[in-house]
Amino acid sequence: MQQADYSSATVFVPGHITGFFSAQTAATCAQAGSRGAGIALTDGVEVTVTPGSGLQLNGEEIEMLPVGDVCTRLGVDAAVDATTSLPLGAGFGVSGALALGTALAANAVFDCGKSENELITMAHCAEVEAGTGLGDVVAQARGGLPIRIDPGSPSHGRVDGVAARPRIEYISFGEVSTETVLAGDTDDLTRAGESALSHLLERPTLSRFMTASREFADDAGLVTEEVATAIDAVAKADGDSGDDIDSSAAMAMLGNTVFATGTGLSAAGYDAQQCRVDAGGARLCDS
Ligand SMILES: Nc1ncnc2c1ncn2[C@@H]1O[C@H](COP(=O)(O)OP(=O)(O)OP(=O)(O)O)[C@@H](O)[C@H]1O
Ligand SMILES: CC(C)(CO)[C@@H](O)C(=O)[O-]
Repeated sequence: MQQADYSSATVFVPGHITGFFSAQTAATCAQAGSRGAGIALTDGVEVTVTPGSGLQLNGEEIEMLPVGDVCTRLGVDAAVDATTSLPLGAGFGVSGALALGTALAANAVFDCGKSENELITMAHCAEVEAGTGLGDVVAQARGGLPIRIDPGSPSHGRVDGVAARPRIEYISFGEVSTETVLAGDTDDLTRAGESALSHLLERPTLSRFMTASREFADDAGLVTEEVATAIDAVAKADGDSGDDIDSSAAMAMLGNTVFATGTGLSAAGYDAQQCRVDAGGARLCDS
């Protein structure tokens, strides 16, 4: 086991909403993952690592396979203490954030000497193998509105981005288990994800991203009643408003959650959270 070098380190990891994705298998976890696109959020997870053991999220002890896996890969005994305003299991990539934050912070505390790409790969592999995510870690490491053109960790995946920085609103009606969806039949979902990606790559704009995300959720059969109602309400409020701010909404994968650009959800009468795009990606905080 590595000896501790610093007494603690803290990392900020943006939340990540996936608009659409297709599952991609491969011979190694570093090559596997998903193709798709999403948004990194200024609302994220702050992960603090000290020597010790256990994982706490907002003061409560929780179990999360990828976090333990990252510590094993690094050969460290770490206590992980994380805080977030984002809900767990609702499509904000909280599990990816915990895995990536743990990798970056533990590397500093235990002086593991790994590069950023090596640490991203460890967190990515831990997520893929646990079935809790396929593309969140790579997207959270980059920031912005990442388009994951090819799957996998940084040395394999090819990532571009939508050049936009909209204001974002979101509201969650509950959880969807990523593990359950990914363990089921993903053929329809993957077909829909491939079609959404081609559509976006033809013209990689914010409005195309939102349209492709809505079409994906419909085609993949993932839309819940609450999500459908909120998306329709945003479209109606946008049509009624007559202002220049273009708002539209889509479903966050994989959660019973809606996100909107501009003031889409609040204009439709929802008590939504507001944030912006996090352009910088996961980073160590000053000590
Ligand atoms: N109280 C809890 N509520 C929900 N999940 C929990 C809880 N405690 C531990 N978990 C674990 O957290 C993980 C949540 O993973 P999941 O991938 O669904 O969430 P997420 O990363 O926040 O969202 P997403 O991947 O959809 O963006 C699961 O492995 C689950 O077993
Ligand atoms: C599978 C997924 C939608 C879970 O959040 C995400 O990891 C992605 O986009 O690959």
